[in-house]
Amino acid sequence: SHLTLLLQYFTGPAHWKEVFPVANGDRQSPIDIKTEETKYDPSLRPLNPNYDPASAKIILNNGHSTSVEFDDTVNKSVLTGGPLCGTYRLRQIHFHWGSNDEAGSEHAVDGMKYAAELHVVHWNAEKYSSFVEAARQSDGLAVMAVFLKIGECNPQLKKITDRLDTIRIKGKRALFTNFDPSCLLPKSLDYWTYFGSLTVPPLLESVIWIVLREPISVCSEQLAQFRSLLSTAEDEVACCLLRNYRPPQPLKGREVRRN
Ligand SMILES: Cc1cc(C)cc(S(N)(=O)=O)c1
Ligand SMILES: [Zn+2]
Repeated sequence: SHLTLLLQYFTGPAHWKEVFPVANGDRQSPIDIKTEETKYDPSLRPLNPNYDPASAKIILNNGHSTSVEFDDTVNKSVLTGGPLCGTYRLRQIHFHWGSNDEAGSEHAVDGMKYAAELHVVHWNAEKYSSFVEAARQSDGLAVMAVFLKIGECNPQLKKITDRLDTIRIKGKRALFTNFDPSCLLPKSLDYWTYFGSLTVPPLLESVIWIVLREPISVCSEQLAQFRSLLSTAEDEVACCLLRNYRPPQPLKGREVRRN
């Protein structure tokens, strides 16, 4: 309907500032990482992801992306080390992609965008009592970003893309367990890190970003499966989720460190 089309038009990133003024804030994400301007920091420690496959619970289509949700009621799957102080608990993973293989990642490296980007979302369970409370704190969330580069089909990613046909419609969810997201990480855990925000509304400035420097592979057919997800619910006119990445935001003097 016209209203649906109008809403879809006004829900794009360019209009978010009208509803969420923080969209013009000082620590918005994603950013374009200019590698020559990153600063080596010897105090940065190795990343230490420690996930239990039993924490995985469901896979769902929330209309903006597909995510795998984990049991974050106990410290069973956590991320420590890197730039982090304390223990961050795994909450969910999700993806961002574009309408073609030439763009789709949210972060860029020297102006270059990858075909897609995986986000592994954690919250500071040592200092805060819930994800929602942590999401309002400057050190509340830690998101590890992994670039997906067009190449060989990724057998680990296949565990997710093979299930997308069961959650095509917005709001659909399915059981999804016995999955350790470490299987989606590259060999090297070298990273860049900076202080940023959620890249989707409410764009809260509570994320310590940890962007892995080495990409993992994905093939065109797997990306096409992501694009065949619907952003619409059962009773709406079907519309494919062709792209869901926010463009890079102003750095505003922030430093990007590397280990
Ligand atoms: C939908 C969504 C939820 C959460 C917690 C985080 C993000 S992001 N893209 O900032 O990592 C997206
Ligand atoms: Zn994301």
